[in-house]
Amino acid sequence: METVIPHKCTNEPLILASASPRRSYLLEQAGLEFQVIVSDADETCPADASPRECAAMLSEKKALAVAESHPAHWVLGADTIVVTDGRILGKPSGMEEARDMITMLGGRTHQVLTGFSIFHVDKGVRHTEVISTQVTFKSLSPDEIEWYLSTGEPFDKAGAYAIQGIGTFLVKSISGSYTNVVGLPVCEVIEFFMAQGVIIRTSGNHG
Ligand SMILES: Cc1cn([C@H]2C[C@H](O)[C@@H](COP(=O)(O)OP(=O)(O)OP(=O)(O)O)O2)c(=O)[nH]c1=O
Repeated sequence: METVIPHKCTNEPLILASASPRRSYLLEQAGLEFQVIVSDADETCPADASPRECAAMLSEKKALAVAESHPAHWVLGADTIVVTDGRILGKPSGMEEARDMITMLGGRTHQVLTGFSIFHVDKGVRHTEVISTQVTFKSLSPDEIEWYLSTGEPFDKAGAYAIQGIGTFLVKSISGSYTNVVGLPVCEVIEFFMAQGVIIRTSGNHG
């Protein structure tokens, strides 16, 4: 019989500082127990910041906003952006911007950057990484773009698409972490928490 080894939190409390249901789902899938406290950090970047700096800065802001009031907790914050031709595409403000974004991405390769920050104020831990994934879209006809917009899916997603949803039809290939595109590079997050002894692996049979 196959034995699955899930991850388990030790007694160290963990907070996900994110309103993203995708990030919660990814952490739950990894078997982690955590609390969600949504960060009210402002999500703007200085105009001269590079895409990498921007993803790092925003993830830090989100984690810090919660970590300062929860100094005895591990706090995880993240920020996902899409980058094409050096331009940062965040979440579209409405239909027109979503249309522009999808049109810009059609038939080309872009980068998805997710910055994640893990803070523990009492332990003096402050860790930030930015992970990059390359995504190539198929060519898109105006009808396909209008149809995808009409699904309503693009509106709370960076770059105006969801690889894990209906938007899967847009994606010809990816190079790099899939979960990074969905909003959290699970492999790197788990690796960091394992190294800190925040999570352990237990053996047993799990569905
Ligand atoms: C590219 C892409 C992004 N996304 C999502 C992940 C993020 O939730 C969102 C990018 O916005 P973010 O600002 O990173 O996150 P958020 O506003 O949803 O949540 P919070 O700031 O509270 O942490 O886009 C997908 O779900 N699928 C995709 O394929």
